[in-house]
Amino acid sequence: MAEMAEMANLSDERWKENRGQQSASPEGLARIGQKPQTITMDESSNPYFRIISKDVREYHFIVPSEEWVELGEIVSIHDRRVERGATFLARITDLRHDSNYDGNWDTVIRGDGFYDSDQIFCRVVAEPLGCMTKEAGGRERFRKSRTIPAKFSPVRKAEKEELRFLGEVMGDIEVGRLRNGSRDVKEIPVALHSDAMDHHMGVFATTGMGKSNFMKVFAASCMRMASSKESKFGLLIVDPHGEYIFGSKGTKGLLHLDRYREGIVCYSTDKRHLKDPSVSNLTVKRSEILPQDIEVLYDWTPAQREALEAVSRVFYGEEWLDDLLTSEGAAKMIAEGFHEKTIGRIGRTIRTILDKNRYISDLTSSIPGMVNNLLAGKVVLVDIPTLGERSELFLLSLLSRSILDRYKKESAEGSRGKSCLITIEEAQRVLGGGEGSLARFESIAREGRKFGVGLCAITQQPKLINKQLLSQFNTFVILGLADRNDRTRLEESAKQDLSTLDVEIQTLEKGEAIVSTLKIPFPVPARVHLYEEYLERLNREGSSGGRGRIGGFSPPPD
Ligand SMILES: Nc1ncnc2c1ncn2[C@@H]1O[C@H](COP(=O)(O)OP(=O)(O)OP(=O)(O)O)[C@@H](O)[C@H]1O
Repeated sequence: MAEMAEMANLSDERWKENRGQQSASPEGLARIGQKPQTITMDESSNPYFRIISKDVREYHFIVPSEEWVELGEIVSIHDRRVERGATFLARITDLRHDSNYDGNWDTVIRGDGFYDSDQIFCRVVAEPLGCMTKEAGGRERFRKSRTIPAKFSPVRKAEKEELRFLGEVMGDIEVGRLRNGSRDVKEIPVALHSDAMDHHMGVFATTGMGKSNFMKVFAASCMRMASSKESKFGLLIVDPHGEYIFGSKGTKGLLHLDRYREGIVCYSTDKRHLKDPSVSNLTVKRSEILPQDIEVLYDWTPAQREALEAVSRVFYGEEWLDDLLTSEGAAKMIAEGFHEKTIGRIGRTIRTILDKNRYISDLTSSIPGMVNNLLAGKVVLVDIPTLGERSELFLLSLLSRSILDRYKKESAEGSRGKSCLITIEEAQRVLGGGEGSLARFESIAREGRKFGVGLCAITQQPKLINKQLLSQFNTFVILGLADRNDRTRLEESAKQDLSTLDVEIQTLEKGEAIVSTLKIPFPVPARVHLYEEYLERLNREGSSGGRGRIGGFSPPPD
């Protein structure tokens, strides 16, 4: 105890006794005939909130134990070498109890006063984000830092003025606001870049953390851009839960965004939803289905797969589906050397598909109109609450193939319209890699970008997504993820370093996100807008010209 008190006193003495403003080496001072001096402790100078270590990758400073500091908070560090005019930004990645005492002093009972409160503190670990410097002409520039702030440079919680530059690097699709720890920086929106969208995007979250809410906010921003003809890509959402169109369980849907309804076209299999004039009946022509659309759907045996591959050789033209189901058709296949049982199984599967997917018709198809709307940069919502999972995957796969074919064709002709983004819910089902039967989505992940087709993969389990595929994704929107393996998979695949954010991602609350995308210099903490609030704001926006259409007439999509 005596030792500790002495240590504390020694420490106090060091601050109290000497009144100099600068420290200098004893040798240096001896040479000029002065006594050594150390920095003075006064009102404006104390050990707290000053950079004390450690290196270019990690800054440390201490704060009083009572100070409320949070993971994820952004701090600014004003370099004392003022001629440089540099302000460093860093994000808090860890907090630890620390003290000036040695040994197990904090677990040894020695009466009431066994420690001095000014000898214990919290050590804050922060990850450097970059450095703001003044360029010639007074312009400020943010860049990755190649140096460390001077020792004892003062640290403070970053103010909105210091973060304002982030507003300038944000994109055009607003999804939320900047978050500094738990505090929102209301003035600085977080917005993704349209240009990055054909480079694939992933939305990752444990169930209930706000994936659907995020997608509605994202789609609403896309509708807004499309309404003013400013959108740079079309967005396809195939919704098997029927929650995006009019919301569910007290939430609102995309068609409640009256102000920007022009930016969306909807196709549905649900009669109730078809009552709305801007919702069309979903149809797909039989002739649009190719043997490979059937092929991607089931775990076929090698013999069955071979038979399916032969179909387009044996039957010419668009009538193959009907032809194969006739007894003459079956005989043709058997004559090609395929077993009767194999052909029987394929026939039964096709009948099941036709039976379960009642939107398949002889006459009309929504697909050409859908692709036109995507090329025009609109949001295309395919609402299929009445279909089962296999039918959903069949339709999604069929649509994706049709989209990719058309985009390839138009790219080759040099006449392609806007890029598009295909949303895949529960993406781990189709992006698992390996010998999976849904290689179609994997090929879009690998080569879609060349033709302007991107994927928006939504999943609760990124650990099940193939690592190589995930590394093709340039935009990550990470909401709370409880599972360590999920976080590790993202850290391994992200274009920006997420390893220091592990604890923060684990502690994210509903609607809180980390957004990592190429055009924003570091992974940005965000609070995603609550859709219902964002909706209200957008509906109020601008002139009242576009309003009042509730229940009124909107021309149906083509
Ligand atoms: N940005 C947000 N701000 C405030 N609350 C939010 C936000 N996002 C989501 N929530 C709340 O969390 C609830 C669940 O959100 P949501 O349905 O989007 O989660 P989810 O991840 O899609 O869930 P599931 O996996 O079950 O589909 C919402 O009803 C809402 O109350």
